Amino acid sequence: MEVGFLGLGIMGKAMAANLLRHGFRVTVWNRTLAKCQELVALGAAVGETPAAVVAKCRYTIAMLSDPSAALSVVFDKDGVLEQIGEGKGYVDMSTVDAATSCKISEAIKQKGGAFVEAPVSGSKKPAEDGQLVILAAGDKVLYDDMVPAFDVLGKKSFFLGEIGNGAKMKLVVNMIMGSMMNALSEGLSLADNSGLSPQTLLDVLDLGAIANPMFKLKGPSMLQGSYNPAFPLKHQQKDMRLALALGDENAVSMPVAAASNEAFKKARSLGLGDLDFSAVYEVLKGASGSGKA
Ligand SMILES: NC(=O)C1=CN([C@@H]2O[C@H](COP(=O)(O)OP(=O)(O)OC[C@H]3O[C@@H](n4cnc5c(N)ncnc54)[C@H](OP(=O)(O)O)[C@@H]3O)[C@@H](O)[C@H]2O)C=CC1
Ligand SMILES: O=CCCC(=O)O
Repeated sequence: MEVGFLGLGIMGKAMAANLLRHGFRVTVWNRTLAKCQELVALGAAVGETPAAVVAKCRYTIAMLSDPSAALSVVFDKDGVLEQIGEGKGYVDMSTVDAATSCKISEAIKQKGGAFVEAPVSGSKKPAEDGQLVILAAGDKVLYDDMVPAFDVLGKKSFFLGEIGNGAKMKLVVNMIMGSMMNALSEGLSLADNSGLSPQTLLDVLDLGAIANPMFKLKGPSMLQGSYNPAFPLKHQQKDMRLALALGDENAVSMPVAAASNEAFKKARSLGLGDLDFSAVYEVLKGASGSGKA
């Protein structure tokens, strides 16, 4: 199967490499074109523009940073829309809001093409290992055509119906994840500042009802102050912001998510946006007193 792949950041690079490893023919494009070379070394071809990739490939996948990037790659000059049409499919796996997805879907359908949104749960390592969870919605025929690729990229795919449902599900999941990361950070800080060992707290958490892979993976590196980015904090804050907007639209009160968003915003303002999202711990550590009053 031949696919185009637009966006070779942390996730896109791992996903495109995985497709190549499994025998897919892949034509890649990235805004910073030099980043394509690593994939060329693995057997990829390069398209000079998103339009060139879509012209060449029946199916094109995108994995881009945010709504503005997702829209730019479709609607701007040399974008996807210039070459999409009858018989071609576009699959956007970026995390965006439902309105962005709907706008892209409408434009592609108007040109005769098919569109699926398919954001993913799972980070850099699951992307490398083909263990993502795919949250797809939109054109069911295109979804079915993409199953061989989804089977390589993920351990499970959900088809959630109409466009927007994939985006919304992804935002709900990441809203929960961001709030959990804040709770863990506050807990580590509270343990530390009240004379307990944060490492012992991690050991206790891991044996009880709230044990989870995220605490287990991120906890030890947080205690070392090591935030090599798997999921950049700026993207987590974007997801909190979009999830809160979804809450606004639906009159859902989300005070926990709102407080967590403030912590991620603060972290961004301190220049931590390109670090892993667990770097929010630095903000919550900083917020605690240096001792008892
Ligand atoms: N990292 C993770 O753990 C996960 C991330 N996600 C989501 O996947 C998406 C990608 O994440 P990730 O790979 O981590 O992000 P990165 O920041 O590593 O990569 C972002 C990609 O988007 C491209 N890009 C940014 N702005 C534009 C633009 N205006 N026009 C064209 N291309 C642009 C970048 O190009 P360039 O190289 O030129 O900067 C790069 O290829 C995001 O939506 C994120 O929320 C989902 C699940 C997990
Ligand atoms: O959007 C990023 C999600 C990261 C994860 O699921 O571990």
